[in-house]
Amino acid sequence: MNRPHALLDVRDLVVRYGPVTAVDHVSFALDAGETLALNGPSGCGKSSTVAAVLQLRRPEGGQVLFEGRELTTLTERELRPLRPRMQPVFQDPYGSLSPRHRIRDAVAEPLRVQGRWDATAGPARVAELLDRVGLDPAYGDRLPHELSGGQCQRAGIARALISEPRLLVLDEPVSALDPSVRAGVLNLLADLQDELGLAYLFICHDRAVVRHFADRAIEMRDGRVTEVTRA
Ligand SMILES: Nc1ncnc2c1ncn2[C@@H]1O[C@H](COP(=O)(O)OP(=O)(O)OP(=O)(O)O)[C@@H](O)[C@H]1O
Repeated sequence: MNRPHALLDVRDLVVRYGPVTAVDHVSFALDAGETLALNGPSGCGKSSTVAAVLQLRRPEGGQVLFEGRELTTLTERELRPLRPRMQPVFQDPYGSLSPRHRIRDAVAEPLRVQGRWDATAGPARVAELLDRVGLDPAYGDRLPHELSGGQCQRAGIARALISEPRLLVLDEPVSALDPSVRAGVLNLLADLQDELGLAYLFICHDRAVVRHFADRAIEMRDGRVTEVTRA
């Protein structure tokens, strides 16, 4: 299963919370431009897996190779320049944007935090990204609660893209949205993947969405991979 040239190569990942083994020797790999779905019942270890991939939680065992570098042995300082290249998009579109920040500031924030904000070129880049995700750049003036759930999720995607990632970790990105707007957001993600060669690690419960959207799917149960399917 090891793929030395994969964008992401997860080997024998183990995550424990005290006596609970949430992720039990999980391995998978993901190439640029590819979508891997992660599904399985609540509590099977999906969130713990992606938290360990993103190094938001250091795993108790295994390796996470991203762009050929083993992340689990890097210090926080060594990880810092790599973090922009793997970005999360969360389930709750409102929860991932600060309620008091205007959309244009929320989209710009990752670059500010990374010390890469360019006050001359930055505003035009934010407007371009808002336009690219299907939002009128005038929406940049609004606060999150002035947008619909689907619009907010599009802003969240723009915020993830501003760091120029190679990998997006999508945690149920459409399940909190009205069914009528889900397809639009999924189509946007598919177009962005074609255009930018992004890889997606995609937590999803909806089998129809997995079949339509993912190249491969892994099914987890009790912290283990029980099935790998090619969609
Ligand atoms: N912070 C924590 N402390 C203790 N146990 C935890 C913690 N987070 C998760 N767990 C446990 O680890 C296991 C895996 O949880 P995890 O959230 O990764 O599963 P999941 O598949 O993402 O579930 P869901 O679909 O409900 O989000 C569960 O048994 C859960 O109770």
